[in-house]
Amino acid sequence: MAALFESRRHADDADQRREYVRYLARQRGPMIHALMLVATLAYAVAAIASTFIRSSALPLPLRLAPLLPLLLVAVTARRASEPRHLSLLALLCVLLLEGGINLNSIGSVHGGSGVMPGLLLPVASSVIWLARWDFLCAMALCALGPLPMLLIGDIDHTQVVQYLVYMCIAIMLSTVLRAFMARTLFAQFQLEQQLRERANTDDLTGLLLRNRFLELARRTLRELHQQQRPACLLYLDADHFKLLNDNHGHAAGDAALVALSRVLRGQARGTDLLARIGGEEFALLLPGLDLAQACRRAELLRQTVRQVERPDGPLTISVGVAACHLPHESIEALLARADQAMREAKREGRDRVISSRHPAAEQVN
Ligand SMILES: Nc1nc2c(ncn2[C@@H]2O[C@H](COP(=O)(O)OP(=O)(O)OP(=O)(O)O)[C@@H](O)[C@H]2O)c(=O)[nH]1
Repeated sequence: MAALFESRRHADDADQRREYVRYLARQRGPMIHALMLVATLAYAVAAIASTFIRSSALPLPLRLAPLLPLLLVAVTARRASEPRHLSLLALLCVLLLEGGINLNSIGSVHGGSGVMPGLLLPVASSVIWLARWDFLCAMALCALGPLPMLLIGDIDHTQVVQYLVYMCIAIMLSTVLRAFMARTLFAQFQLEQQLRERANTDDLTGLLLRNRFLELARRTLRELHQQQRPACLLYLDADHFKLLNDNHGHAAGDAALVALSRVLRGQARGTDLLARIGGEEFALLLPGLDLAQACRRAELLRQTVRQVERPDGPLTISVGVAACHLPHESIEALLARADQAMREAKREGRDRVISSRHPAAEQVN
């Protein structure tokens, strides 16, 4: 049992981490794109400016060769939404910049100073890495990138040591910046998640609220249409609820709502979508069920709910059932038809299931 809880906790953690990385990608995508454009522009300016400062063995057009791939990477990053793709593109950008820095240093009399711009990369890019693996790869690239030039170029030992010391400092700064940024962003992500959950969930019953239900149901109906599967909706309303409140107080009414939602949740399958859409009104979307199956489920629910005792007798519900006419019927229209059938059940005497098969609604029980 403990192992089961442990593995579920790990799965939840992994889900949350994945969600967090997607959140980061959404938040930072535009910044990553902007930084790539700035890096491309900075590379062009530095390469052109260096022709006036120091000699190079390579002509300017060759040294500007990384510009086109850098631009392509930046443009692709603008469209990328997958975190992994963004990370790979950012790493490619660093690789191209490192290649460019090496190109610009070939044959330079002051090769050592040519690789110095590479020291900016760890700090400048510290905020763009979405995970630990891409950060580590990036730091390794930054540290090792200019080493070929430093080792084979005409550079003295002092410059190599100076470069290594500065690079260590840059990587340490970058690590601290990233760690604090990641901590702040994770706290913000968790807070936003909590706020979103509270905004979507009913405090009393813990069920989804109307707007979130509509949003999720819309998505589910779209998927069901693609899979060519049916769907039905139950609209459930507690009977004579005002009487319960008036005669026994709102606390008794609240307790009945909690008991009712517990029964509904207990009877719902993993794929069903259950919500409290009004005071004592609930909706249950049943993916994959046709009208006959949905009516049977509704009838079973009605009977199970009856086992809950209110202070003045059994808790009863009136249920309207509607089958979705995919693909044209919206969730709002489906809800309205199920609501209409539920009202019909109220008129017929309550504590019953009515389906909205045709205008003269058909009674099931
Ligand atoms: N205790 C409690 N009562 C609520 C809550 N939300 C809505 N209600 C009450 O639910 C009652 C609904 O009353 P009506 O719409 O007249 O319906 P009803 O009395 O159930 O009558 P029928 O639906 O026709 O059977 C109202 O008295 C609302 O105040 C809630 O969260 N807690």
